[in-house]
Amino acid sequence: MMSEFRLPETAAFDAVVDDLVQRGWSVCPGLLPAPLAQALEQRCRWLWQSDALTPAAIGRGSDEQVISEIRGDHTRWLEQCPPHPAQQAYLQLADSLREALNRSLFLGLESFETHYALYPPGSGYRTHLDRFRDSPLRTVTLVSYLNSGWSPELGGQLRLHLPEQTLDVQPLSGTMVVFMSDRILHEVLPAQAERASLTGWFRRRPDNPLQW
Ligand SMILES: O=C(O)CCC(=O)C(=O)O
Ligand SMILES: [Fe+2]
Repeated sequence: MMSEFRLPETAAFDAVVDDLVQRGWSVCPGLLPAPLAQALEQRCRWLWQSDALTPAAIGRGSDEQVISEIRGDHTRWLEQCPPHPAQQAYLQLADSLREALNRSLFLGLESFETHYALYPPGSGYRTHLDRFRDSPLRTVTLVSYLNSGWSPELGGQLRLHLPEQTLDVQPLSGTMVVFMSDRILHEVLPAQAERASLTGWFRRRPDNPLQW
Protein backbone atom coordinates (compact mmCIF):
# COMPACT_ATOMS: atom_id res chain seq x y z
CA MET A 1 0.00 0.00 0.00
CA MET A 2 1.27 3.48 -0.87
CA SER A 3 1.82 5.57 2.22
CA GLU A 4 0.35 9.06 2.39
CA PHE A 5 3.72 10.17 3.77
CA ARG A 6 6.63 10.94 1.49
CA LEU A 7 9.91 9.51 2.66
CA PRO A 8 13.45 10.79 1.96
CA GLU A 9 15.17 9.52 -1.21
CA THR A 10 17.65 6.75 -0.50
CA ALA A 11 20.47 9.13 -1.48
CA ALA A 12 19.65 11.24 1.59
CA PHE A 13 21.10 8.45 3.72
CA ASP A 14 24.52 8.61 2.03
CA ALA A 15 25.64 11.52 4.23
CA VAL A 16 24.56 9.64 7.36
CA VAL A 17 26.52 6.57 6.30
CA ASP A 18 29.62 8.69 5.53
CA ASP A 19 29.41 10.40 8.93
CA LEU A 20 29.13 7.06 10.73
CA VAL A 21 32.13 5.67 8.87
CA GLN A 22 34.25 8.77 9.56
CA ARG A 23 33.35 9.53 13.18
CA GLY A 24 30.56 7.30 14.49
CA TRP A 25 27.77 9.88 14.68
CA SER A 26 25.56 12.01 12.45
CA VAL A 27 23.16 14.90 13.12
CA CYS A 28 20.63 15.46 10.34
CA PRO A 29 18.27 18.45 10.62
CA GLY A 30 15.16 18.01 8.46
CA LEU A 31 15.81 14.39 7.51
CA LEU A 32 12.44 13.43 8.99
CA PRO A 33 9.90 15.00 6.60
CA ALA A 34 7.74 17.67 8.30
CA PRO A 35 4.28 16.09 7.70
CA LEU A 36 5.53 12.80 9.12
CA ALA A 37 7.20 14.51 12.10
CA GLN A 38 3.97 16.41 12.85
CA ALA A 39 1.81 13.28 12.69
CA LEU A 40 4.22 11.42 14.99
CA GLU A 41 4.33 14.37 17.40
CA GLN A 42 0.53 14.33 17.63
CA ARG A 43 0.58 10.60 18.34
CA CYS A 44 3.24 10.98 21.02
CA ARG A 45 1.46 13.84 22.80
CA TRP A 46 -1.88 12.02 22.54
CA LEU A 47 -0.34 8.91 24.16
CA TRP A 48 1.15 11.08 26.91
CA GLN A 49 -2.17 12.82 27.59
CA SER A 50 -3.95 9.46 27.61
CA ASP A 51 -1.55 8.20 30.29
CA ALA A 52 -0.35 5.50 27.89
CA LEU A 53 3.39 6.16 28.40
CA THR A 54 5.17 4.54 31.34
CA PRO A 55 8.23 5.66 33.32
CA ALA A 56 11.32 4.25 31.63
CA ALA A 57 13.65 1.91 33.49
CA ILE A 58 17.41 1.62 33.34
CA GLY A 59 19.21 -1.72 33.21
CA ARG A 60 17.73 -4.94 31.91
CA GLY A 61 16.00 -8.02 33.27
CA SER A 62 16.46 -8.39 37.03
CA ASP A 63 18.62 -5.24 37.07
CA GLU A 64 15.79 -3.09 35.75
CA GLN A 65 14.79 -0.12 37.90
CA VAL A 66 13.09 3.24 37.57
CA ILE A 67 15.28 6.05 38.93
CA SER A 68 13.78 9.25 37.63
CA GLU A 69 16.76 11.40 38.71
CA ILE A 70 18.90 9.39 36.28
CA ARG A 71 16.33 8.85 33.54
CA GLY A 72 13.04 10.74 33.55
CA ASP A 73 11.33 9.92 30.28
CA HIS A 74 8.06 8.05 29.81
CA THR A 75 8.01 5.60 26.91
CA ARG A 76 6.00 3.12 24.89
CA TRP A 77 7.32 0.71 22.26
CA LEU A 78 5.85 1.48 18.86
CA GLU A 79 4.65 -2.10 18.45
CA GLN A 80 2.57 -1.66 21.61
CA CYS A 81 0.82 1.44 20.29
CA PRO A 82 -2.39 1.47 18.28
CA PRO A 83 -1.39 1.18 14.60
CA HIS A 84 -1.12 4.43 12.63
CA PRO A 85 0.03 5.16 9.06
CA ALA A 86 2.66 7.61 10.37
CA GLN A 87 4.24 4.84 12.43
CA GLN A 88 4.22 2.51 9.42
CA ALA A 89 5.96 5.21 7.39
CA TYR A 90 8.52 5.80 10.14
CA LEU A 91 9.37 2.10 10.30
CA GLN A 92 9.76 2.11 6.52
CA LEU A 93 12.17 5.04 6.75
CA ALA A 94 14.16 3.24 9.44
CA ASP A 95 14.29 0.15 7.28
CA SER A 96 15.71 2.08 4.31
CA LEU A 97 18.35 3.54 6.61
CA ARG A 98 19.11 0.06 7.95
CA GLU A 99 19.67 -1.20 4.41
CA ALA A 100 21.92 1.75 3.58
CA LEU A 101 23.99 1.12 6.72
CA ASN A 102 24.29 -2.57 5.93
CA ARG A 103 25.36 -1.90 2.34
CA SER A 104 28.28 0.29 3.38
CA LEU A 105 29.19 -0.69 6.90
CA PHE A 106 28.58 -4.46 6.83
CA LEU A 107 27.11 -4.31 10.31
CA GLY A 108 24.60 -7.08 9.73
CA LEU A 109 21.78 -5.01 11.21
CA GLU A 110 18.72 -7.21 11.13
CA SER A 111 16.02 -5.47 13.14
CA PHE A 112 14.87 -2.16 14.57
CA GLU A 113 13.09 -1.47 17.85
CA THR A 114 11.83 1.98 18.78
CA HIS A 115 9.76 3.75 21.41
CA TYR A 116 8.08 7.10 21.84
CA ALA A 117 9.64 9.10 24.64
CA LEU A 118 8.21 12.07 26.50
CA TYR A 119 10.42 13.91 28.98
CA PRO A 120 8.21 15.91 31.40
CA PRO A 121 9.53 19.32 32.54
CA GLY A 122 12.56 18.95 34.80
CA SER A 123 13.56 15.51 33.55
CA GLY A 124 16.55 14.36 31.53
CA TYR A 125 18.78 11.33 31.09
CA ARG A 126 22.26 11.31 32.65
CA THR A 127 25.37 10.46 30.67
CA HIS A 128 25.32 6.87 29.37
CA LEU A 129 26.08 4.48 26.54
CA ASP A 130 23.14 2.74 24.88
CA ARG A 131 24.63 -0.71 24.61
CA PHE A 132 23.70 -2.76 27.64
CA ARG A 133 26.20 -5.09 29.19
CA ASP A 134 23.75 -7.95 28.72
CA SER A 135 22.33 -6.70 25.44
CA PRO A 136 25.28 -6.41 23.08
CA LEU A 137 23.14 -6.52 19.95
CA ARG A 138 22.14 -2.86 20.01
CA THR A 139 24.51 -1.43 17.46
CA VAL A 140 23.24 1.85 16.00
CA THR A 141 21.00 4.35 17.81
CA LEU A 142 18.44 6.48 15.94
CA VAL A 143 16.73 9.40 17.71
CA SER A 144 14.10 11.54 15.99
CA TYR A 145 12.82 14.74 17.56
CA LEU A 146 9.16 15.71 17.45
CA ASN A 147 9.04 19.20 18.99
CA SER A 148 7.76 21.90 16.69
CA GLY A 149 9.08 25.29 17.76
CA TRP A 150 11.66 24.29 20.38
CA SER A 151 13.78 27.17 21.67
CA PRO A 152 17.26 26.71 23.16
CA GLU A 153 16.31 28.42 26.48
CA LEU A 154 14.07 25.43 27.18
CA GLY A 155 17.10 23.14 27.64
CA GLY A 156 16.46 19.51 26.68
CA GLN A 157 19.45 19.35 24.33
CA LEU A 158 21.00 16.01 23.49
CA ARG A 159 24.62 16.42 24.62
CA LEU A 160 27.12 14.22 22.80
CA HIS A 161 30.40 13.73 24.70
CA LEU A 162 32.77 13.29 21.77
CA PRO A 163 36.55 12.86 21.96
CA GLU A 164 37.06 16.13 20.10
CA GLN A 165 34.23 18.24 21.51
CA THR A 166 31.00 18.40 23.45
CA LEU A 167 28.14 18.89 21.03
CA ASP A 168 24.61 19.99 21.97
CA VAL A 169 21.76 19.12 19.62
CA GLN A 170 18.41 20.94 19.86
CA PRO A 171 15.50 18.47 19.97
CA LEU A 172 13.78 20.27 17.12
CA SER A 173 11.15 18.56 15.01
CA GLY A 174 12.59 16.85 11.93
CA THR A 175 16.12 16.40 13.27
CA MET A 176 17.37 12.83 13.29
CA VAL A 177 20.52 11.76 15.15
CA VAL A 178 22.29 8.49 14.41
CA PHE A 179 25.26 7.12 16.34
CA MET A 180 27.15 3.96 17.27
CA SER A 181 25.45 2.64 20.41
CA ASP A 182 28.62 1.30 22.04
CA ARG A 183 30.87 4.32 21.44
CA ILE A 184 29.07 7.61 21.84
CA LEU A 185 28.54 8.82 25.41
CA HIS A 186 25.54 11.10 25.61
CA GLU A 187 22.96 12.67 27.91
CA VAL A 188 19.67 14.55 27.73
CA LEU A 189 19.83 17.89 29.54
CA PRO A 190 16.77 18.64 31.70
CA ALA A 191 14.05 20.35 29.70
CA GLN A 192 11.62 23.00 30.88
CA ALA A 193 8.85 21.88 28.54
CA GLU A 194 7.46 18.51 27.51
CA ARG A 195 9.99 17.04 25.11
CA ALA A 196 8.77 14.48 22.58
CA SER A 197 10.89 12.06 20.53
CA LEU A 198 11.27 8.59 19.12
CA THR A 199 14.34 6.65 20.23
CA GLY A 200 15.31 3.39 18.60
CA TRP A 201 18.07 0.88 18.02
CA PHE A 202 19.18 -1.19 15.08
CA ARG A 203 20.18 -4.61 16.33
CA ARG A 204 22.76 -6.75 14.66
CA ARG A 205 22.60 -10.44 13.92
CA PRO A 206 24.02 -12.47 16.82
CA ASP A 207 27.44 -14.06 16.16
CA ASN A 208 26.13 -17.25 17.63
CA PRO A 209 22.35 -17.36 17.24
CA LEU A 210 22.07 -20.00 19.99
CA GLN A 211 23.63 -17.70 22.54
CA TRP A 212 20.91 -15.01 22.68
O1 LIG B 1 16.23 11.77 23.39
C1 LIG B 1 17.44 11.83 23.25
O2 LIG B 1 17.99 12.85 22.82
C2 LIG B 1 18.32 10.66 23.63
C3 LIG B 1 17.61 9.57 24.40
C4 LIG B 1 18.54 8.51 24.91
O3 LIG B 1 19.71 8.75 25.08
C5 LIG B 1 18.06 7.14 25.17
O4 LIG B 1 16.84 6.91 25.22
O5 LIG B 1 18.91 6.25 25.35
FE1 LIG C 1 20.79 6.94 25.07
